[in-house]
Amino acid sequence: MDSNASGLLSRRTHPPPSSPGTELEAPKVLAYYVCGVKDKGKGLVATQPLPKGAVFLEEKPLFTQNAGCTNSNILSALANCTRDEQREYFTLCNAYKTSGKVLPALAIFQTNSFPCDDSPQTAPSKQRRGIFLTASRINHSCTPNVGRIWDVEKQAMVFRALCPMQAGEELCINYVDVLGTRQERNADLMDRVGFECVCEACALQGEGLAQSDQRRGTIWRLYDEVRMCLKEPTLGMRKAKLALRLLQEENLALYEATFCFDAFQLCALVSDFSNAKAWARRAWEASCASTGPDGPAARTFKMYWANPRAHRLAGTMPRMVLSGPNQDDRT
Ligand SMILES: C[S@@+](CC[C@H](N)C(=O)[O-])C[C@H]1O[C@@H](n2cnc3c(N)ncnc32)[C@H](O)[C@@H]1O
Repeated sequence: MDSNASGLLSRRTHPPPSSPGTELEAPKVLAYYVCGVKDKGKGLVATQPLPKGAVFLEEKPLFTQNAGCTNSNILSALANCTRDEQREYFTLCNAYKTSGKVLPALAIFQTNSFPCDDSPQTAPSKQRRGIFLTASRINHSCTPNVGRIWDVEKQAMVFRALCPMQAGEELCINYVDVLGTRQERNADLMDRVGFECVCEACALQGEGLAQSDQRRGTIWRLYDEVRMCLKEPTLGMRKAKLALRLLQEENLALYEATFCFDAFQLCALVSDFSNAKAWARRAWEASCASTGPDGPAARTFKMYWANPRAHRLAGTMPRMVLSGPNQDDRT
């Protein structure tokens, strides 16, 4: 999908990197350990420094079920597991424990399962979700430092460092979208997963919190605005660059590839193919860290990096020179 009928720029969500040509390998020793984390129960913590894009965990599901499954479906799936696996399953977090509204086996499934459907087209209630005994311990952060993708070929969930990490740092994904204000993010978390976040971004107070909320609110607005700028590519480029600067200030690597791809499309539109190539490369680099070099987003960006003229909007607006990515606005 390169464009839609309304002529808006197409989007690729959740892309993200390493430098081109860098071979990333899974660390030779276990790169994480599971331990108690303040105010969050258990969590995963890095045992060693991890470079941006490093795979630190690849895990196959204990079992999978449809999103709309029942408690008895879960009990049947558990019947095929070993005693140890069953025991471990029942030690996983249950976000519905106090309300008691959901039976325990199903409540644990709902608290801990990840989507792992082979096709993005599957209807939501039929989508496969899987239980991953280790990955279920990964906590949420509104400034996630981990990207994840379901690898269809390996039938495993793959987790990568979104940014360089130090030994001792907690490894966190995002359970919900993290571009709203703290209040909006927490309303979403409470609604969907039943807890209030204690991450660093949510712990901010006063001016720091106001600035973070403002930046995330602006990025959210720019996300929609950039794609409306088909007829004003210069303005679109300014907005995409502003979004990238704000993402960097918020330490949010997760959305970098999306805005780089927008910038690519704007350049391709006006036949600025030199800058288009530079943006496609940046989008590719950014997508490698969250979804990996073999993910669909990275493959698409790499193809446009090699041939920006292949984009269906290429050259459809009067020729002009926009601008390329800056070295200093990487997240
Ligand atoms: C999938 S589990 C993650 C692992 C869990 N901490 C454990 O001990 O097994 C999700 C639960 O972890 C806790 N949690 C995860 N991220 C959190 C955060 N940022 N702030 C507060 N609690 C969090 C919540 O209790 C949530 O229901």
